[in-house]
Amino acid sequence: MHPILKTEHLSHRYSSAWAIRDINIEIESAGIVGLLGSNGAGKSTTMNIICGVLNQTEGNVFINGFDLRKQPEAAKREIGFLPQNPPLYTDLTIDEYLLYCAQLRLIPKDRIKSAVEEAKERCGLAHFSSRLIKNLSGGYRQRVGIAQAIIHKPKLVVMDEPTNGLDPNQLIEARKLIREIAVDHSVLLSSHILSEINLLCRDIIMIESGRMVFSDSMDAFNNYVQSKVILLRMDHPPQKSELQHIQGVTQVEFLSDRQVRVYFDGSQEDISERLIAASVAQGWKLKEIGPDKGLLDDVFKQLSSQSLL
Ligand SMILES: Nc1ncnc2c1ncn2[C@@H]1O[C@H](COP(=O)(O)OP(=O)(O)OP(=O)(O)O)[C@@H](O)[C@H]1O
Repeated sequence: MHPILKTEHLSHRYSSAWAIRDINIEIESAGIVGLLGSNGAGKSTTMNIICGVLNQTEGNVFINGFDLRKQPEAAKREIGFLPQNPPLYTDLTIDEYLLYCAQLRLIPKDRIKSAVEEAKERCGLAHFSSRLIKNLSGGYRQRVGIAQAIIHKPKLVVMDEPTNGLDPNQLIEARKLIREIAVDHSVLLSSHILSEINLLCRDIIMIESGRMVFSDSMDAFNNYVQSKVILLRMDHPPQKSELQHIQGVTQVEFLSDRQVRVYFDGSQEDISERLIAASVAQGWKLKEIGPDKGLLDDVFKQLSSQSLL
């Protein structure tokens, strides 16, 4: 059995600067894999290459065992793509548009009608068949984008920031639909919002400045992030240097007069005990102590400086 997606040492240079460097991804089963990165980290570049929209400078992409460069037709049959700006023809009705997409996807003539019906059904569009796309809300346009990505039943569905710009109700609906799609497809989904990836994904790949800095399960990511940062609130905080001298503390950051973020090595239990003991002994008047998942930027900084791969 081949992995559904495998990238080997994928690198891309637009002009002189490298946008991504040595990206190695392997997806073996259905479910949602999140690609997390700040703006400009290289998410779209990676996804465009995987979907055959952009030719990589170096490295290989295999889709279900097919080399995307050497066997593009076979490889692309197994890919569905929802780009950041879905290519919707807004003067067409949903039916006309999906029919066109089915033809582009080379679905045999006698199966086109059922493919369009099934895609509409799965995406909750069955009642809007003859509605012009330009008259749909943002949430429904997104559904049409997803319908075109699954119409040919690809093994891999790639979605570039699919929940970006949706209102809260549309967000809930879009997440539900993506979860349903992921029951029998592998979904690779990008976002610059950690909580979004956390909510939706089984696995997470994090890229920063074009390099992979983390790749593991969402649980492993949460454990890692949670266990390395602790937040303290005190009425009489000590000097920074005093905290820095506590065994296991690697970095201290004052967020305000009374709130301190402490980075540490070792177990959270041990460091908590030491901090509480020091607070009692030194009279810091500790009001709050607990894990701090940190802002996304902090997580990026933390992971970028010590890649876990
Ligand atoms: N067509 C292009 N020509 C030159 N540089 C580009 C081009 N497209 C992207 N870049 C650069 O490559 C890097 C990666 O961009 P990319 O769009 O892949 O990042 P991203 O993580 O998807 O960001 P965003 O969320 O903002 O879309 C950035 O530094 C960007 O400026």
